[in-house]
Amino acid sequence: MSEKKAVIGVVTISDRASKGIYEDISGKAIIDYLKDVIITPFEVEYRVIPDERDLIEKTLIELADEKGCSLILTTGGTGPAPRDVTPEATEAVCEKMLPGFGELMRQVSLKQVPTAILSRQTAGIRGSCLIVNLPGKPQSIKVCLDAVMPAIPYCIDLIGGAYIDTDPNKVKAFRPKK
Ligand SMILES: Nc1ncnc2c1ncn2[C@@H]1O[C@H](COP(=O)(O)OP(=O)(O)OP(=O)(O)O)[C@@H](O)[C@H]1O
Ligand SMILES: Nc1nc2c(c(=O)[nH]1)N[C@H]1C(S)=C(S)[C@@H](COP(=O)(O)O)O[C@H]1N2
Repeated sequence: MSEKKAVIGVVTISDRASKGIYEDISGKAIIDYLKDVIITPFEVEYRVIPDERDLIEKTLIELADEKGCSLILTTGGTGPAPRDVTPEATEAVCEKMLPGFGELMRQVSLKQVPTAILSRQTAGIRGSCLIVNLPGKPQSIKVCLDAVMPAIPYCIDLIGGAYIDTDPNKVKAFRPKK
């Protein structure tokens, strides 16, 4: 078990939020969610950037390799529009993809909106960092995180990241018995 304090990246990918045209509600919803459910010490590295593939890749690499993030949660840029390139940038910087994350998040999101299938959100591993894409809509954050969070601490254990635990009354982190 790793003793290091977790660093978690939160990256909002939105042309308009990055220009200040609207407030970044989704990134803040992710940070509030993390503060609510994670009971082990962690710090957040927060970025708000436009839908530019090179910049997304650079930001993910900086957060994973230089800031030592064990987890990066992105929001936005997962849809079918021409400027939606978050999944491509994620795949480009990851060594391994974990398609089950996107499959599960789309499944739970379908209970909220029929357009859930328009999100190409995915997840992957870069070194000892797990990167997970969330849609841009503020209302998607909790439904998606509630679905995948139980598997995230064990995934981070497996890739050698920091130890993370959750409040079992809010999210029960599942670690299979050895
Ligand atoms: N980070 C955010 N904070 C608050 N609202 C958001 C955020 N991201 C998206 N939204 C809301 O969801 C809607 C659809 O989001 P989407 O990501 O498709 O935006 P977009 O059309 O790609 O434009 P942009 O990249 O400028 O956010 C937006 O119009 C906005 O109302
Ligand atoms: N839970 C949830 N998932 C959702 C949505 C939502 O409102 N709630 N919006 C969908 C819509 S309308 C789109 S276009 C895609 C992609 O959104 P993005 O480009 O902002 O990432 O996410 C989808 N997934």
